[in-house]
Amino acid sequence: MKTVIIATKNKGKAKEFESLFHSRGFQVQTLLDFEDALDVEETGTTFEENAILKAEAISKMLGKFVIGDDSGLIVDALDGRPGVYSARYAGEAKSDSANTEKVLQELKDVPEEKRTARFYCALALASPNQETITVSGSVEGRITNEPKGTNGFGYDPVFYVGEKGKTMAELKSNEKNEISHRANALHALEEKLDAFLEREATQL
Ligand SMILES: O=P(O)(O)OP(=O)(O)OP(=O)(O)OC[C@H]1O[C@@H](n2cnc3c(O)ncnc32)[C@H](O)[C@@H]1O
Ligand SMILES: [Mg+2]
Repeated sequence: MKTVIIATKNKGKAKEFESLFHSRGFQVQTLLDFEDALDVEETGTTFEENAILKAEAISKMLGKFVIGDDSGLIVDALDGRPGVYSARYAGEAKSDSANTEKVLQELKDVPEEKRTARFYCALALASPNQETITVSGSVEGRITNEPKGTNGFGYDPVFYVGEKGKTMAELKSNEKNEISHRANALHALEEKLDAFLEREATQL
């Protein structure tokens, strides 16, 4: 089976990429499989910049083509926060529950119709042999008043998906993988992936 490397240390993302790529005939490796993988500093001001930083650093380190994912939650009533700071919104400990609590706290006086939000995912595909490609995907929703559901990760328990009538964390993993920002970004990447892999093959 063909292998694709994802420059992430996030277990939730890793699981989603495994299932998203498996159905496309790829096996997935992440930084959880490489003990001495470096920690890439996410100094960019956009999701795209950070996805490129992760993909290019790990691609350089391993000498192979690598996908980086930078993603997060954009809340309209919070002027787009937590945005690129989603992972460490409540501090460097990167706690999913502390992050969600902070968002709920900041929105406590905001009425339902103004609690609109979206998940955004930028993917970068980098290789030592060619130019980096970026794509993105998003999914619209609304922030609930309290966490609901135990599937998924991150802000999933407070992200209500109108078309499903459930939070992301109440959806089964295959249901999330049909509609998520990550799935949408991967669809966009798919259109460019074959050509990218062909260029790889001719240059190796
Ligand atoms: O950088 P890597 O190693 O990939 O792992 P990370 O967790 O630090 O990932 P990001 O820098 O991209 O930060 C994204 C944060 O946004 C949130 N997030 C991203 N995708 C999500 C999803 O599908 N569901 C819920 N929360 C998500 C979650 O809190 C993540 O920690
Ligand atoms: Mg990160």
